[in-house]
Amino acid sequence: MDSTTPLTLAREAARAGAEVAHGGFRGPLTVETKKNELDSVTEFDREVQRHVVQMFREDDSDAVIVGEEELPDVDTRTALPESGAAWVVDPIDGTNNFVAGNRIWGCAVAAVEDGDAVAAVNEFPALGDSFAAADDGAMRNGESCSVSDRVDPGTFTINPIFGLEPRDRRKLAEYVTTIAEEFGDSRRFGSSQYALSSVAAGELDAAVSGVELSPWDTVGGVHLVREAGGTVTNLDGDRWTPGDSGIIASNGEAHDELVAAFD
Ligand SMILES: O=P(O)(O)OC[C@H]1O[C@](O)(COP(=O)(O)O)[C@@H](O)[C@@H]1O
Ligand SMILES: [Mg+2]
Repeated sequence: MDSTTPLTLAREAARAGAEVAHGGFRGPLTVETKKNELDSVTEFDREVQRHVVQMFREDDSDAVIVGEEELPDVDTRTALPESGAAWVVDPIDGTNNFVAGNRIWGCAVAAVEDGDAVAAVNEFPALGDSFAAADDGAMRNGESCSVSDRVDPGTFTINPIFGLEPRDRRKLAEYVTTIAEEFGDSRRFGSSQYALSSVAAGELDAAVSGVELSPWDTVGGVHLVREAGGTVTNLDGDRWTPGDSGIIASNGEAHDELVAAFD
């Protein structure tokens, strides 16, 4: 009998990918840019994606894989299928940090069925943190973890996730101002998956964005937050699904206040 579960395979792939990337961390890199001058890619992003895709295809030659990097000789897609099984891969989430020698970057792998995550593993090897979830709760470094129990929104630490597009910076500034005026403190990590993993582990009370984030930046982390007992919606307060043009992931204790504050 095949005992490989989506979580087992996601863990193997994320660990292997993280190890490949870690081998290049703080070493010489070839850095190119994609959509704008802040959107970096290195040979390690590509090598990790190639490696992880190969692992999935060894398990199932027909595996559907959604991945950030487009490689001419590797069959992946950039949109999440609405039905069926798929893997979602961000080979390095936090490439700008990786390039700068900052430790906040990781390899993110999620298994999806009919558009919903069923397993997720986010490995941050330079930090020594690993986050994982199937359908029975979230784990950090092999131990059960949960969202924070903080209830007073005035004391919330919130990560506004915005990313790399110059056109989004004014909205980011508005979000930072809202956090300063209506909530507690803010953090920005340069890795969407790390922000969401941090909410899942209670290290942050919420992460919010007013822009559409890519599936590889979100799907696994959203699953971790939900499995850790948190709430993830779009800006209207409806259950978040990939493609929504904004996200509010929180510990659930003041979610209505967050929905009211951000648009
Ligand atoms: O905290 P920030 O700077 O808004 O970073 C969030 C951004 O970081 C990323 O997760 C980084 O992703 P990549 O390194 O995979 O490009 C973005 O996709 C996301 O938009
Ligand atoms: Mg990436």
